Amino acid sequence: MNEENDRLLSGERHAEDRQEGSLRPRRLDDFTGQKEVRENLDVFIQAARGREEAMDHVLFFGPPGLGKTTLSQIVASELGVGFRATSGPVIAKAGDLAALLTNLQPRDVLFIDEIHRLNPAVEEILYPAMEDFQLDLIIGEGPAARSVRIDLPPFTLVGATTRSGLLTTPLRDRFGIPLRLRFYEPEELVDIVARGAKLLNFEMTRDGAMEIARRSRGTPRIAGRLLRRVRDFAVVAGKSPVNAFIADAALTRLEVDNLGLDSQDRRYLTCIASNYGGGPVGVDTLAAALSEERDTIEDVIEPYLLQQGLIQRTPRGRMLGVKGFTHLGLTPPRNQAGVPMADLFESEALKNANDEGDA
Ligand SMILES: Nc1ncnc2c1ncn2[C@@H]1O[C@H](COP(=O)(O)OP(=O)(O)OP(=O)(O)O)[C@@H](O)[C@H]1O
Ligand SMILES: [Mg+2]
Repeated sequence: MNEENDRLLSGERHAEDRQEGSLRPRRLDDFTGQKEVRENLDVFIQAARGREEAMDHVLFFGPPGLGKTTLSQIVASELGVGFRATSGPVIAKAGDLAALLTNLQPRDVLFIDEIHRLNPAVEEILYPAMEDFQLDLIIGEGPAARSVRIDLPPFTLVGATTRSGLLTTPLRDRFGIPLRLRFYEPEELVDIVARGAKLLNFEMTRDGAMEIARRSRGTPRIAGRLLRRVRDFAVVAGKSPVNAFIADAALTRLEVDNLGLDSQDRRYLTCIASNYGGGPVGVDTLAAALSEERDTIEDVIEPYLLQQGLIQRTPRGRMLGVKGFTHLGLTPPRNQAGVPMADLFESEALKNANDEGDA
């Protein structure tokens, strides 16, 4: 993992997030936010429990740190079944998957994280397993090779991915319950922060929690991380309870601005503003200019900036929105009629948002 991925405000998991297990909600009722997803899951869980059948396969997709793994564990515990976890890149051979599948108890949950990174040969095995609970394996090699069919216990596959756009269509179509996770509202994050403070045993006022919530990029993992940093700051400064003033001082020292952007985000925005006149500029050009991986830009930096309307995605590339210019303290360039250029692209961007939103 490169250094950039370790930045304070990326939704991706870091070494320092080891402690986050203690903040993980265990039941659907303790899980804050994602109302639609929760309501859907609740219905499917109740139904599967009532029929005493394996629940249909679930796909969770959305940016890192929004609760995909957490919800997968909750699904298993609410169903009252076993939970086995693995991840796409770990399953190297068809035999590895076969071993996992044949060891499941009836109705168990098999969780495959990063399911977009499955090896194609393994993926082929998964299709009949998901559809008919059958394994078709080739045993032996050359002329002696023969195929065997093994019946599997009915199970629930729960897949998670940050890139549903990279999933093959046959795989995606086999998930009966696709669920998209969205960024959280500050009003939801504030409850998550307050709950975290309680679990970490320290006093925090509501406005202190709100200060962290507003600056967490709609992401519980980041909220948890900022909470621990603010706590350390408060402990060293001998301040309790932690109020908005103390939280703000800590976050400002960590260079997290009032929208929750850090220096890497500001560098990205500034690059579009000053080097490309606000865009449009292609993502590969941007990646080269910033010396970043394209994946980091698309998975880590852009989703939140898009959601905040700081940038727009158009067929011709990325554009800085009016809000993006304002946030940098710049005046958006205008056309001869005095309309901000960024506005002219907005409808175009909206038209495309629906097509690209999944990626
Ligand atoms: N709704 C929530 N309420 C409280 N805490 C949450 C919620 N969602 C996530 N968290 C916390 O955020 C952290 C990250 O969640 P999780 O690991 O489930 O994210 P993820 O979507 O699987 O991320 P990744 O894409 O990196 O695998 C965990 O510590 C979890 O406890
Ligand atoms: Mg996860």
